[in-house]
Amino acid sequence: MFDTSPQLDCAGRLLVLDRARVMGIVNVTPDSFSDGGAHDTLEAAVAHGLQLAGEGADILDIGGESTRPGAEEVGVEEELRRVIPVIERLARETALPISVDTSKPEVMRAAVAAGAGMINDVCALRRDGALDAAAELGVPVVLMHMLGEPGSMQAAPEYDDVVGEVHRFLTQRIFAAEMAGIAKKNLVVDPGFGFGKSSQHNLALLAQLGRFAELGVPLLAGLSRKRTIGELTGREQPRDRVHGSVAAHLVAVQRGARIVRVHDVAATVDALKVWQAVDAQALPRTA
Ligand SMILES: Nc1nc2ncc(COP(=O)(O)OP(=O)(O)O)nc2c(=O)[nH]1
Repeated sequence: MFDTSPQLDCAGRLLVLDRARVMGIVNVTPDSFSDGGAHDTLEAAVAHGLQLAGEGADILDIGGESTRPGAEEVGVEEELRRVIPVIERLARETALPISVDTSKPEVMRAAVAAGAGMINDVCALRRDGALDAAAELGVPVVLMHMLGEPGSMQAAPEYDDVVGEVHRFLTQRIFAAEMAGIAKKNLVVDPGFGFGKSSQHNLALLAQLGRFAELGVPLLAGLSRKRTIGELTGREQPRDRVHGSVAAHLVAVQRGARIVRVHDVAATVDALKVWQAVDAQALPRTA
């Protein structure tokens, strides 16, 4: 349990961070690395979102463009076509907060109008117009670190000090967001596992996740089914990386993450229930 309980007001739907929260992934894409094509129709995406809600997700993250290395770019109109109907339906059919996984300001605006209450931007509002859009929309924003662009980021990522460099980047993006008029209480940061990082870089970030607490905003971690998990476990297929992903997210929560972004909600919820039961025991009993 956490000593303070920051909460994110996602367009009236509160995400209370009194304990680690689970963000369920709904990729409405034909080419996402682990579930591409599985939920790329409106009905399939809505059904998947409802399933994740039933499994205990605290928030649903709707994405219309794969960010995997080498993924093809998706235009605004196509991304809108993919995600807006799904957001509208899920906003009606669940009481959960909904985030939109996009870097495009046009999609941010339309998604919030359709019922999304959070922006999850892997580009940390660096696209033209994104800072202003997020400031005007007034919903919480996830600022994630990415080295370069999806198309090139995994080529040969190099850092002198990956934790220090990611920390500096996120510090700069928090400053930029505040200068644009976004309240710090509406910001979440994310080191961007797999976005321009080798497995060694990812492991260093995970091991030193506690350093990001200095930024003074909640931390999100997203390692679900990613290549590093596959390399550590020998699991070639992303769908076979559930156990490794749960272990990685448990470590992330132990080291300060307050939101974990996952494909496998039920497994993660169960693991966090065990962690939280033990963590509750650790608090000094007040009289
Ligand atoms: N904040 C945040 N957002 C993210 N969005 C997409 C992916 C990539 O994973 P996935 O959505 O499973 O795959 P794809 O991008 O191929 O759809 N990872 C993150 C992440 O780590 N953090």
